[in-house]
Amino acid sequence: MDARLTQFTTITPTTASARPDAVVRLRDFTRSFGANTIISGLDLEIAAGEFVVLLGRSGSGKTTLLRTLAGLDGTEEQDVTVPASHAVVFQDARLLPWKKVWRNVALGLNKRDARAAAEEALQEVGLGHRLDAWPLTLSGGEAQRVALARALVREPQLLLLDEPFAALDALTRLRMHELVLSLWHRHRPAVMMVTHDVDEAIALADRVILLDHGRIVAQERITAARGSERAGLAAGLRHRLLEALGGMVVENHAADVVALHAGARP
Ligand SMILES: Nc1ncnc2c1ncn2[C@@H]1O[C@H](COP(=O)(O)OP(=O)(O)OP(=O)(O)O)[C@@H](O)[C@H]1O
Repeated sequence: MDARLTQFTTITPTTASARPDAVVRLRDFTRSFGANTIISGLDLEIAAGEFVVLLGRSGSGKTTLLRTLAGLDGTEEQDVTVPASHAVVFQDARLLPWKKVWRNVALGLNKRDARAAAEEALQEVGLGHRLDAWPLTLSGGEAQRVALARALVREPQLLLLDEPFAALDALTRLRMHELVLSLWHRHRPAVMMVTHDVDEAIALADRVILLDHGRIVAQERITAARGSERAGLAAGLRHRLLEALGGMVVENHAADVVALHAGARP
């Protein structure tokens, strides 16, 4: 592949401009639990069909943000726009074990042809042969395929993925990346995916957002071909993201050590 096709652009959070095609828009968004402010003054836009990956160390507020976009968390009286049609895939597939696979996918579909729609979605994720299986007989990767089918059968404008492949082995994870990309190309929802995996972010994203203490501290836009070549050419970006993530850890670790020493002093 021609290396010139791959470009990474660092966007400073303050210079990110308003997008007329945004389907998600948060302005000065804040979320607290009691006295604990998790997200503060966050501005975010996601364009129609854009694939955004959210990276950040544990506790930085990624899931809180995703839950906000899913309408599962408090957005009362705040400037938050999200599309009415959205779907979430979590790390655990959250299938109902007492319903067959196709019924899990068809759940809540208000259609006479719900079974046909579920069948089509399951075929898309390579599980057309497991329509009548019980969820407990599926592997982790198969269960996540069903969760993806259940999300996509609703043709959401926004697909939210919360570490959907974290529990899968490396090879299955790579296959899931291919599947997600092919589904995304076909259906073109805006995607926001949370992950801890820098390589996964680079493999999938149009834009990587780095969150720390509920603030966007870095963004990288990727204009590139997809597939393994992209990851191979991404060494510089990988380094920058790891450095940013590592920097946060070192910074906070140093603060913890100082606090510990301060506490230990007489
Ligand atoms: N319902 C809640 N009540 C109180 N505190 C909460 C609640 N949900 C999240 N938090 C706190 O908010 C902070 C951010 O949590 P969040 O789950 O968003 O982080 P995260 O970046 O997704 O972490 P991880 O990568 O470990 O999943 C944490 O300190 C967490 O304890």
